[in-house]
Amino acid sequence: MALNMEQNAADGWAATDGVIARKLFSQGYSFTYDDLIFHPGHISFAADDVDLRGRVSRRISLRVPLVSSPMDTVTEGTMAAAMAALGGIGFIHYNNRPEEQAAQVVRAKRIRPGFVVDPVVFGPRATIKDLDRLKETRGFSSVCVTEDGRVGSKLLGVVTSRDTDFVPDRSTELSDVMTSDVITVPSKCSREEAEKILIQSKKGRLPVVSSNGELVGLMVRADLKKALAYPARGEPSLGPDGKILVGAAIGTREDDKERLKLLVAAGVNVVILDSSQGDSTFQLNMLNYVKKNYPALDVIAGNVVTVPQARRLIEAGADGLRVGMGSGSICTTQEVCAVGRGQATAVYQTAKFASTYDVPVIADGGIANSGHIVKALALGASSVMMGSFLAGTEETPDEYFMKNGMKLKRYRGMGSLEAMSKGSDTRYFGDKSVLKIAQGVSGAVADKGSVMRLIPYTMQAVRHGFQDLGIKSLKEAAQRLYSDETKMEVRTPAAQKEGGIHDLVSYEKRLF
Ligand SMILES: NC(=O)C1=CN([C@@H]2O[C@H](COP(=O)(O)OP(=O)(O)OC[C@H]3O[C@@H](n4cnc5c(N)ncnc54)[C@H](O)[C@@H]3O)[C@@H](O)[C@H]2O)C=CC1
Ligand SMILES: O=c1[nH]c(=O)c2[nH+]cn([C@@H]3O[C@H](COP(=O)(O)O)[C@@H](O)[C@H]3O)c2[nH]1
Ligand SMILES: [K+]
Repeated sequence: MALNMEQNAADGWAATDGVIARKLFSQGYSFTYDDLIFHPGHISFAADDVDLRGRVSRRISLRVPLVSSPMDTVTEGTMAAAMAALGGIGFIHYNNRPEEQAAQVVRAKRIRPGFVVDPVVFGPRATIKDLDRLKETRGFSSVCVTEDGRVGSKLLGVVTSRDTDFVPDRSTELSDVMTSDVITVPSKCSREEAEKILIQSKKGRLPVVSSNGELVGLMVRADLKKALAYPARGEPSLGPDGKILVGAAIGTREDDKERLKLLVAAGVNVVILDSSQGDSTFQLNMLNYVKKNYPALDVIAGNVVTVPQARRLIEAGADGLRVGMGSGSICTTQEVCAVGRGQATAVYQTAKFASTYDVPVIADGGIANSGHIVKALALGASSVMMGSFLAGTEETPDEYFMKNGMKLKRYRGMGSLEAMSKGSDTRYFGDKSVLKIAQGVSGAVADKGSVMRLIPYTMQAVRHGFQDLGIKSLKEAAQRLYSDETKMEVRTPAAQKEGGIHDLVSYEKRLF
């Protein structure tokens, strides 16, 4: 009896210590990640024991619940392959012709971690001058030489700067200077075996050849040195065909049906209907079409931020929802159109509703640090989509450029004028919409190195966050959230300041 009274008293204390999500998110405020802070839970396990397995859609789960956004400065084949190699997934953008997008899906599926699948190749009649030009534009001057100057044709030799450094006549043809006696590996050779041979060979490049001697890939010593310094990757995301999972975005126009056909033929595993406002008859019709014609394909609809929007799309058969409107780092939608929602509120409300249908929610946009990922997942998201967080990594399309002494890459909104003018030229033939209104900006972000380093470290930080919360998995996060066990609070501006770095004259901020 005394024990019960003590327990009740303790519960009384606890009830007034912090707020539960149900209460917090029903007060008419639009909260975002930085507004909130979670109360720590009880730790009874190691950070490494946290299982962050999530989902992007009904039938597609991910060991690492991170997703790269279908933006033309973020996800093409290379990023999609890297995200899947890390246990996540990438969605290839559709600001291109349907054949180009399908080719990126094929390319992503061909990429083998550790190998270059589409190395620069020259023909035997190319000259040293061509190599000099390559050095200027791409920074390297060692290439494979094949019979017709393409991958897939017979390998004749390899040229490196050592073969060309002291040749005064730069019009000399490569066939006169190349090394023909080349150490190669067969295409069925495993990554580990090839790495061993590359190390033993002491060469810079190890060509991979078919049984007929055709060049099919390449392993590069410099890449291997870098890769050996990356953290362990864990299991990749694989589809039923044993190949990596690749997603793609499509629109809701008539032409997108043809695009989808090509994507499916290319082996795409899941598609996103890409729109800033997914609650439209256009999207309902497209959902209907995809479900009817490709029942085995998961379709993610969106974007949505409210329960009524989510309800309509789920009832029309959406296998997943993409959530976020105006929260993206390059988004001006809230400013231009006066619609949207704070991302924490949007994720909580939509995910709670969608969970009653077992439909996963992807929290899309506004992720600037690992804490934001923890918050998105603890508020019910099954995975997290990122643009700017991944922009500036080696795996995005485009080359780096230097500005004011900084190494940068381009990053732009898909609703920016720049992206739209490219898109309407290539995405929809003859779409000459009269007055284009931008809902995004174009800019640049700093070099972030490889996602092969960025993601494993970020995920480790997320695991530490879950450990502090005392939560061991996403499933448990949802249980705690919906049973009013997860406690949080709104941070005042001063509390936010206190939670950041303050009162230092100088500092260096590094996550890893
Ligand atoms: N998540 C976000 O907050 C935002 C994202 N974006 C991104 O920018 C890009 C462009 O977004 P939106 O402009 O929303 O693209 P959208 O393709 O959904 O819409 C463009 C225009 O086409 C219309 N439309 C769509 N399907 C149609 C059809 N079948 N028939 C006739 N008209 C149709 C729409 O109503 C809209 O006026 C997307 O990649 C999107 O993800 C843009 C703004 C906000
Ligand atoms: O208002 C917008 N105008 C745009 O031009 C635009 N382009 C992308 N997106 C959305 O932003 C997400 C990426 O956001 P982050 O850079 O914050 O990760 C993406 O995943 C999209 O949801 C846009 N939103
Ligand atoms: K924004």
